[in-house]
Amino acid sequence: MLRFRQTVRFFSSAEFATNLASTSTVNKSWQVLVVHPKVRWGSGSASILKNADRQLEEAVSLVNNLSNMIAVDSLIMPVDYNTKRKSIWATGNLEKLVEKREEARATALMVNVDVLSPMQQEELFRIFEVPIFDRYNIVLSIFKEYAMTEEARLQIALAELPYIRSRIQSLNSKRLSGKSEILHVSEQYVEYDGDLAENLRKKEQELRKQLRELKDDEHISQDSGTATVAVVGYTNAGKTSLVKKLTGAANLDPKDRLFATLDTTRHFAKLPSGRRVLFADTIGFLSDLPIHLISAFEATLAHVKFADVIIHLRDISNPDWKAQEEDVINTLKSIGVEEEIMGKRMIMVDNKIDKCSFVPLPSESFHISCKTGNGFQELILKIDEKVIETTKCKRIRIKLDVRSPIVEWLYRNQFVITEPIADGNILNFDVMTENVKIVMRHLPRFITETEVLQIIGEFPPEVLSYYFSPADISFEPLAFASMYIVFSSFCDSLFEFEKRFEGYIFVDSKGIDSMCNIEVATYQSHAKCNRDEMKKDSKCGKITEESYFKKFMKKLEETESTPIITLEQQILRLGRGDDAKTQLERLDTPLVKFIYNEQIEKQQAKLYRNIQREAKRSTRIAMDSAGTSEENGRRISGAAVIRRERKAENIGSGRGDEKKGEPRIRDKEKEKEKKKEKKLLDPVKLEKKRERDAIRKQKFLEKKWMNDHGIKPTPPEVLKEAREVKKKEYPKTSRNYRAIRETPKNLGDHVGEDWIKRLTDPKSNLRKSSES
Ligand SMILES: Nc1nc2c(ncn2[C@@H]2O[C@H](COP(=O)(O)OP(=O)(O)OP(=O)(O)O)[C@@H](O)[C@H]2O)c(=O)[nH]1
Ligand SMILES: [Mg+2]
Repeated sequence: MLRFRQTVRFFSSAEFATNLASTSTVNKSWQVLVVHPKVRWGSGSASILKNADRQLEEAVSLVNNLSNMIAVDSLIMPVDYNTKRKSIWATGNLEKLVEKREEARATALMVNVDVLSPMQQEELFRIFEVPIFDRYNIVLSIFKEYAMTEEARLQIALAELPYIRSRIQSLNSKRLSGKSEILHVSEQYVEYDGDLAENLRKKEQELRKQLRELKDDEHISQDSGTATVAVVGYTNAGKTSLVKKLTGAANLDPKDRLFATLDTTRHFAKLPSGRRVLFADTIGFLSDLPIHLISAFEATLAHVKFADVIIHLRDISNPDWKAQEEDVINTLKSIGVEEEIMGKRMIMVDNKIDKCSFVPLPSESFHISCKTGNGFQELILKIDEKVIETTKCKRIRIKLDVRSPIVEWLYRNQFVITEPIADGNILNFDVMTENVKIVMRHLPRFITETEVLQIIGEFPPEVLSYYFSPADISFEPLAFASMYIVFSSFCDSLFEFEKRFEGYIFVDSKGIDSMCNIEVATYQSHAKCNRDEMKKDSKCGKITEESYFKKFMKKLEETESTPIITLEQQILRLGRGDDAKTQLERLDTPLVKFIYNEQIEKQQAKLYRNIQREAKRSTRIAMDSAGTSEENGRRISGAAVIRRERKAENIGSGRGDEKKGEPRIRDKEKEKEKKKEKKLLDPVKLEKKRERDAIRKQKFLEKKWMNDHGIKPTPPEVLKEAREVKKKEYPKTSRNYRAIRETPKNLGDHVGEDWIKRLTDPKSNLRKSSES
């Protein structure tokens, strides 16, 4: 015990650094001791469905998956309550583990927990003197080693970012600076000089953008009408084997390895109904992994989220299959697949029944073996049935004219399931389809829905819904209205409808005519709900319940005794040729005035809050900058520093320093601020400010108007010249200046009564200057 304690406590910093130099995880081979910390009791203990031996086995196969790692030994080491402790185990168990490591000559340790904290990594490194790995490190390394496509590589880079982000603080700490290998953070991030957090944010943005671009390309090549079936499950359950067996894809290569598939691949297959579907083979799930590691595979998992059918494959030969099922369901939930969707679209399939020593009980799930092919017939029929159920597709026979554009569309979207039988100019097709949306294009721009409906008359019974889209006039001269009609199938009435209105000339109320053409809509998806039943705006017709309105009504009732404007006054006003301002004023209703005043009050309160916040901030900054001072190793408070500075400047921080009658600088500042606040709160000043803004706006609009009408403003040179001429005519002598500015030719014309008032006012400047 004593020997061990010494090892732990006196591991010198020099030795520490030497060991670190050899911890680089890149291009090195490791002999790994795998330890599974089995939580014995408490809330952190493992699910009863999970067996510690098999969890250890899984960890060993994860390690052995990597080309530069080999598990030299493995053991289960119990721990109480949870694995959150700094050194995970207590001293006794740690001592046993150190001995085991030395015995096995292991050069690395893998602790079978989801992710170790930087503090745990540092502490365990100090104790074991070898690099410490967790599940996250191992799985990420597997991803990096086996990713084949660009998409997978981008997703892996994205998955790594949250891990680095959670270690920024530790990387910046003095204790760990230069020892980044302990944290398994690559050099490029450690050596980064600037703001690492900002850099990571930009990197994430960049990666997401690249992924989006890749996804867009993929969408272009995707067939819009094809149903997809995604195969999900725990890693190594046999997903790739199942897809290979169902589709016969030669390029799929099932391997007895965890995370053999990292890139989603999709493969076509024809179901017994004739419908062609895409089977997507996906990345496997694993227990005890940080969720960001899997959720970064967003693009891959999108195939699962939007699949029409999900096959959940379980390896029934694995004794832990129940726990694995739980992990898969939890992961699906965390990536956004709702329980309801799982209930409707999921088929449970148990694989590897050939390996089972027991006969699986009959249940809702399908029992298959990808090796022997057992149970495939039933499974295929079930998939077919489920696809038809979720996509609401039907097999129908339709007749089409050879020249109809729909023929090409049906082929392009792979709706045709049998070759057509020709009957003269008519082709008989068997198609798999759901509802068909057609569009009546090129309707005249001013035509209304009622007018179109009047012309069409009664819809055939196969029409499920319709939607009118009025013309967007901004597209002139190509502004056309259109009408979308959803038929339940490619029925005779659809073709009759097409025959009747293809080339029909519609005329709107303004006499504009346009020839309509009928097409199958490019996007076949349509609103599942009836537009009339759609949720109305909750605010509609509720003005009387609004608190604003109630407040206003109350105020209005209070002032009702004094009518705001009588009818006679109104008539009088109307008769008078008022100027624009008065006319505008007349537009004010009591409600408008009320709202206007409320707004002014709100603005003033906001301004007041801003000023207060600003004042507080500036004092805090001053205090902070002063607060860093130290004197003889003793910290001095910010306030103390300010007091001292004042004293030094002889401003007078204490009462004794103040000069009599002279206010302190702080008081002056306060007064200044108060004045500023008052100014901003003064409604008269606010009004003036608004006027100034209005004048500025007016000038701007005038300028814009001149620009729009091609009128050029007077060039600055001409203005300058005019100013020069004026200067010459009226040189700026004191006499002239006064004469121009203050002596009107006709007294009343220029300044009116004001002038007389100012002349007679004893305080007036004018009088003073004339006296002088
Ligand atoms: N005995 C037996 N082995 C099977 C069966 N299905 C698949 N396997 C084997 O199980 C191993 C894993 O198969 P994969 O199809 O690669 O499994 P996966 O789910 O795609 O695995 P990951 O892509 O790694 O998640 C392979 O060695 C297969 O040969 C089966 O029904 N019986
Ligand atoms: Mg696979």
